[in-house]
Amino acid sequence: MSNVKVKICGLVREQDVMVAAEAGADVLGFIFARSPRRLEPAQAARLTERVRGGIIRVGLFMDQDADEVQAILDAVELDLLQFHGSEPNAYCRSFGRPFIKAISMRAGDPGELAAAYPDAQGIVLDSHEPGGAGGTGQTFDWRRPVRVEQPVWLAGGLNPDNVAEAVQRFSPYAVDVSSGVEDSPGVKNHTLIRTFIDHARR
Ligand SMILES: O=C(O)c1ccccc1NCC(=O)[C@H](O)[C@H](O)COP(=O)(O)O
Repeated sequence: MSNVKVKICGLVREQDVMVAAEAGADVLGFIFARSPRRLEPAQAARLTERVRGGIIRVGLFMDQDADEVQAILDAVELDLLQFHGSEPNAYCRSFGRPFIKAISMRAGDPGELAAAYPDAQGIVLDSHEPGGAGGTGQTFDWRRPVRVEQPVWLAGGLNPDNVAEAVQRFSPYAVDVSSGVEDSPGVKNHTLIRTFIDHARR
């Protein structure tokens, strides 16, 4: 059994939140960036209240005004922030909350990119184009060497069929999935969620 953490990202429906929690997800992701999975703060507040205690609730932002992020933090219970754009370390830490930072595996050397975020609790390795959104469902080239100091959150195109291999290759701190457990953007498939978590830990 692996003790890898599992993050299910892009949750918008209460039934999906509850199934992910019951199936043993460690981290749930709520998107406030421009996305088909974007939540309004009031909707997110209702969802995050349903899973208090134990589970980490992450708010995902991408190149947004600090005032907008702060207003969401004032309205929604969030335990961790995820920044998905070109936000510098100083901006990410300015909210006084723990954060993780996504870097694009298409943007350059991951070790160098990650070194610019000394305050990040983790680095999300994702497949998006630099400057583009996430949730692509695409894997990056897993043969690329990855030397990152912070705990690695592996993302990008993971699904129940490839997650066990990904865990074996990278020994990540966490695996992060969105479209690989969906029927359509924002509509999670409960069987895929359960199978993903089972296969990640096997
Ligand atoms: O998912 C989105 O729509 C999105 C939009 C803007 C910024 C980030 C976004 N998603 C990030 C993620 O959900 C995670 O990185 C994800 O686990 C990777 O996505 P996927 O390849 O679909 O599993």
